[in-house]
Amino acid sequence: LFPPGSGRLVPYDLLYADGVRAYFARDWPRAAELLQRALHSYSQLLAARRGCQGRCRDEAGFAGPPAAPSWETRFFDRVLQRAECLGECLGRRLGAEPSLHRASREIQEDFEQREPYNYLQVALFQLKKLDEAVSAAHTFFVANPQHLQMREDMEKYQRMAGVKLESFRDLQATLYWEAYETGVQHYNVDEYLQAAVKLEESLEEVLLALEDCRALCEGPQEDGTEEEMQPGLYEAIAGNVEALRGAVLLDMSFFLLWTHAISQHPGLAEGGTIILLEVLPFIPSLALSAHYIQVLKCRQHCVLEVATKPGRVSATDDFIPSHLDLLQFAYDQVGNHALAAECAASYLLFYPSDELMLEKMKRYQAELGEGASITARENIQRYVQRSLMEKKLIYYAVEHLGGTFDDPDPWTPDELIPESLKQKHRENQEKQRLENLDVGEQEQRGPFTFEGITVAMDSHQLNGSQRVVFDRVLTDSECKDILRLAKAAGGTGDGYRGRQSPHTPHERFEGLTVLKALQLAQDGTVNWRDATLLLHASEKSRKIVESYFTPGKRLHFSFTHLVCRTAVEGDQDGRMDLSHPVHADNCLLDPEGKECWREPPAYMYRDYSGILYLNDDFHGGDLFFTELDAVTVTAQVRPKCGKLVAFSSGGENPHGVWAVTRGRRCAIALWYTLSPEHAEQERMEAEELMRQGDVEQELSHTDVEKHMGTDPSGGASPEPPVPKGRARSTSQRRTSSSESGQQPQKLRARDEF
Ligand SMILES: O=C(O)CCC(=O)C(=O)O
Ligand SMILES: [Fe+2]
Repeated sequence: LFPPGSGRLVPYDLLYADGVRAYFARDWPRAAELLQRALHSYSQLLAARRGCQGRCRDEAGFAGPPAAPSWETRFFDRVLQRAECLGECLGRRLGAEPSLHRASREIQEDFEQREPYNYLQVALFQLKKLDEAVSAAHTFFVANPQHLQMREDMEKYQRMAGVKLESFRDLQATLYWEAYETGVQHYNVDEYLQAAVKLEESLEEVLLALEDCRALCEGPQEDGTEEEMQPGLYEAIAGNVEALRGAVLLDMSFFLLWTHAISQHPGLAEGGTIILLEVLPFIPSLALSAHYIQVLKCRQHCVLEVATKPGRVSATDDFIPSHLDLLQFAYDQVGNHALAAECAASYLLFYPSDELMLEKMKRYQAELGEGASITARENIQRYVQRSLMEKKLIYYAVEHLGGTFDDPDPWTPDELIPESLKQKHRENQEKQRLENLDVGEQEQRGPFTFEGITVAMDSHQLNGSQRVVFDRVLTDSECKDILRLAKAAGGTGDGYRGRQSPHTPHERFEGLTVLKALQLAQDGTVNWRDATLLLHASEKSRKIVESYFTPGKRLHFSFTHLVCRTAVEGDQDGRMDLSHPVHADNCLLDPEGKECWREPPAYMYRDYSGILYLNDDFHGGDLFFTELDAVTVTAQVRPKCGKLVAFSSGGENPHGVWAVTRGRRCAIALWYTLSPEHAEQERMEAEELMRQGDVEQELSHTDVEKHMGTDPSGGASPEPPVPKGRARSTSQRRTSSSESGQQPQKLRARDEF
């Protein structure tokens, strides 16, 4: 369908799917080529969207308030014109139906997270293109600094002879981050001229990046299955052009157009909102408007996305206003008061009652003379007005249609938030503040220093003793990999003491031990990398629990179990049972006597328990703690990818799991002991298998090492990174059944190609 040279851009998700397939078939040249083309196609698509958005905005802009009496018609015309313009422009630039370039949310996320670079680095390494492999690896690592496997790979690359320092390059480096950071550096050493140049550059790029991000919100919103994929805003409009020509006022499409028109044209804000308020309650189906609110939320969210440096977990506070703040000061220092005044005026659009800035404005006004008019920058004015209008609509929708909105901006004026939502807004802010405080205190306390990992709740907040919840122990991508392992192992894993449904007939229970995982990886049933990730993730958890509960004393593994509980299809209504009955982990709970007996068959030597959660897309399944009576619930924890709950295993921590009534809940259950004689033997065997696997890999790459030359330091021979899915000895042929677990299921089937 897309012959080379036809000028048509092959959809990136197709290329990616084929690239990943080639990867798992170990066809490295093909994998590398396809993955590179996928990345290229993706960036072309973004460029086309950005370009067309800009062009069509100019062509079909709302210039000046349309005059009465027929301004509605002129609005419609503009909106329709823009929809048509966009359809046509994208069609031309992409050389095909723009809708072909829709990818599922998961694939989009993969690209946003730079996942393709992870595959690419392995393929390039196998092709002995070492420098390119290092750049690809580095590019991935910048956005995923928590990724355990990649961290190891990076260290290996660093130790390898023949790797150039310049190869550690971010291929997707964001211009504005570089400019911003350089700007701030200059600023900090009082080099205001250079600071201003860099900060202007950054600001300009930030605004462009925002438009980029916003343009992508216009795309189809996909939730869950392909069938549910909804058309994008303009596609919805384009599809309705004819119908809309004779639009009825209370049509929801009208609402759609209307809200859009107002958001583009702040001058109509007030009138628009009034009509909206009248129209909304009469709309019979809110599907499209709900969709549009999604688009608006997505656009607002771009503020955070742009302000978050790749690989960082939190956004830089108040990114755009802070640019203006710094610029104002820098211009002031170099004596350019006209520009300083302009920046001050622009800053005041965000914080109109900022006293310091108001003072400065007075001074500038005096200096520049009363006649001089000081105005804010036009692009900043547009930005603020548009943002306020969008927020207004979102808040309105949240108030009337439900849902939530996490406002990304601290500068939103209070008047804009509906009375009924203000209370909640304040509570959230307070909660956020307390959370930050807590994390701060934890950090001060000392030993607990794991980059990026936060203590979400301590014993006090969990109403008990020796309990803690950590967040961000794993990244989304790591959870995905371990979930894939659980899925691939499926029936081949062990049950729970051999039984399929040990706790409740309403759920199927599957477990996988670390040793079994590595054995399956060895014979090619599961992905090698996923299996070793299970070991790494549990070791990371061990270190965290050790340093939190037993600093200075060694905690050993007692048992590690990757466990999934799947709700059985069918009648789940009114279930009264639990997914896991209330128990304590190292003693026999006696709720009547309110005691816990430390005697066999309890695992008496277990001292600490941990559960590392992998997903949250299921119903029910919260973990809860009770008092010794097994019925008084004292705390609950909602599982989520990367959340680690840890607690002492005794009678002070009885716990259970609520029924899982839909979907599949997977977690790594971990038990630790202080006594070395009870350290898990199986784990040591698993670790041995992992080491053997690495050696095997090294041997198969002696040629690569030759290519790289010997380590000048005369140290140990360089180790290559561990590719994903490298499980088998090369002589073993892959069977289709063994492959099924590694197929990227998230890839959209597109039979027509
Ligand atoms: O999966 C959970 O949240 C808890 C499981 C548990 O308590 C156990 O297996 O002992
Ligand atoms: Fe337990």
